[in-house]
Amino acid sequence: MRLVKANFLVKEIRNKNPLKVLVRAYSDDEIVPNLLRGVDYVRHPRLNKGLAFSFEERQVLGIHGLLAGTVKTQEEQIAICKYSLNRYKNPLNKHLYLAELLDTNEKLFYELMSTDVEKYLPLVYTPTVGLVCQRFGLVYKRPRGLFITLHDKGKIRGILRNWPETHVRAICFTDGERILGLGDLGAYGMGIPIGKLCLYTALAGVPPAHCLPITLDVGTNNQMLLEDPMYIGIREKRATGDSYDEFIEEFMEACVNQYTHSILLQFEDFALANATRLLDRYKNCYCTFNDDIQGTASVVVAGMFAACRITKKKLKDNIYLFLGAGSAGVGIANLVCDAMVEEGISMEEAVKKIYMFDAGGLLSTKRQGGVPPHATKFGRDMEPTKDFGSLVGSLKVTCLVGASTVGGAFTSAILQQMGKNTERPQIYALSNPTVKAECTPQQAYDATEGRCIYASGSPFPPVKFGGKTYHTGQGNNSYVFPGIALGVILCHAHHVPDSMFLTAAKTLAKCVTQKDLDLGRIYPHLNEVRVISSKIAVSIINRAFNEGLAGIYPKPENVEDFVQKYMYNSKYVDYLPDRYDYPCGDSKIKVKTMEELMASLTKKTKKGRCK
Ligand SMILES: NC(=O)c1ccc[n+]([C@@H]2O[C@H](COP(=O)([O-])OP(=O)(O)OC[C@H]3O[C@@H](n4cnc5c(N)ncnc54)[C@H](O)[C@@H]3O)[C@@H](O)[C@H]2O)c1
Ligand SMILES: O=C(O)C[C@H](O)C(=O)O
Ligand SMILES: [Mg+2]
Repeated sequence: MRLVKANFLVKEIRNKNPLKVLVRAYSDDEIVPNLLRGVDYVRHPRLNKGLAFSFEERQVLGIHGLLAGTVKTQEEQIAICKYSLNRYKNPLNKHLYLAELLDTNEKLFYELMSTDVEKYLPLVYTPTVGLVCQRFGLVYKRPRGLFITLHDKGKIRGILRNWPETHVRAICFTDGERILGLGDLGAYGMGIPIGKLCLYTALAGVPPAHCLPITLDVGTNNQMLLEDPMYIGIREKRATGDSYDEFIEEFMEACVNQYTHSILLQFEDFALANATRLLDRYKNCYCTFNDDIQGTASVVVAGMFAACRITKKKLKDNIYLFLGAGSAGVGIANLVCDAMVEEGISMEEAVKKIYMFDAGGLLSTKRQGGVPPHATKFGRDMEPTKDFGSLVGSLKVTCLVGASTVGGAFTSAILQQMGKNTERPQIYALSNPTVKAECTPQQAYDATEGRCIYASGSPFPPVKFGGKTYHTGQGNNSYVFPGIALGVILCHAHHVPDSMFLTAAKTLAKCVTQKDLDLGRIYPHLNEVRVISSKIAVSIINRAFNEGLAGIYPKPENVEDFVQKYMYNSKYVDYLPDRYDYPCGDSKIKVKTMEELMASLTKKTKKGRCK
């Protein structure tokens, strides 16, 4: 086609508002604002394709000349991104590159992630996200979520309205008080809900427009931040008591009232006292869950199920000792008990197989100050002790779980004792980020003559032992929360009961192959996680229907299809669709290609119908 003629026709098309046609074509995803100019397609990260806009698209959208004269495929762009990323050595710089990419070209970012989840996940999530949070004042550039401060009390609904997306289906929110194992980072905690929701899309295909990260800025007790000139939060001590509770209550209500459809509310990285209390308060009246309590429990129990295939034992055949009896520790312990009860023992017997240890020592009913209320069930009628190491031997522990935030707490003496207690000791070093892990996989393998079954919260490089290389897995809630969220969102579940987390654990455990186990991991390869998430979502939807918790009716005939159809596709959309109706005068032209459209227009113009 000659350009002069094309230009004339393109002008003709534009006069007839082709953008409306294009927007309609794209708005199947329900994510495009209604009024767009051509340049918005370049500026809006959701629409931008960079040099991948075809020449025809450039003509029709009126962006010809705004881009260099080459058209690249998405694959070619990905190769450039990989090359650029490799040039950075520091993970924080790699993260900044990826954040920039997400801010300019959303599809390219997610497509890049999908090419190697194992490689890119640690850069947008744990452990790099810990570093990002610690430096958030420095890296903060543009809004990628909402900040709602204590001073916004009474106006929270109005702030939610300011979020530009109208189809929000899930909110992940933190008050920044327990960011990973790094403590109170106040408003700097924003990196966490952003990272978690990024995983909703990358690992489970929830469209980005459906995700809203929120930081509830209620102050911070971190003196360093209060004095940090770069700090971006309110410079006040944390709100507590009624003031805090009323704020949370207003927030929860505002979220449900703002959206006509159901909304999933994911609590993330709240400190212990608020985490358990708020979950108890809201879990039966909102569609909500706490990822650190319930998501973590699900992933760890999944690992324990998979480990049973190695040990040839059942969960009930183990003795469990926890270092850390906080949100994660007690959440896991509770779900392990539920799983043991399903194996046929009573809850009382199940609880007796679990020993917990926190900063105050063994959870003993006889210790000073007693057992914290959220863990009463696990208080033992034993003499108090602060000697964790000797308990490992005296209790003949077979499964050691670390969720303590204490890096290196599993010393080689403790690990060696685990090796003496049983042939295949299980060791979970769950604390994040990397420096907080209770032990590294190499330490665990070395101390147990390579016999241990190991998982960590943060990723570690492969372990070398006895001439072999092992790839230990990541016992991180990221294996489950995206899939659970996908299922909950899709079936509009009223609640997210604990039973759903056990369901997800079983589904995840089934995805572990013999090859995974032989490689030393009790979780599937991370690059499989998108498929796993869809399986988890299917199991969650089935469970929701079985328990009468689904908010849609009737149940989709084919749940797998139902899930697949919703999942986000990071391949570029062709803005000139295969066939569309182009309004022309009082009739419509049905065309398949740009050429056809132009030919039809010329014909109609000649007949004088298209002025
Ligand atoms: N791998 C995962 O998916 C995952 C999920 C959730 C939490 N985590 C990690 O687990 C850690 C704990 O998280 P949480 O939400 O349970 O925190 P939390 O604050 O609720 O609990 C921490 C627990 O550790 C105990 N503790 C602290 N210092 C101790 C010490 N010196 N000796 C013994 N116990 C000690 C505390 O008393 C408390 O019981 C964090 O590092 C977090 O990043 C990992
Ligand atoms: O964020 C993670 O990597 C897991 C977990 O939610 C945590 O708080 O450590
Ligand atoms: Mg967390």
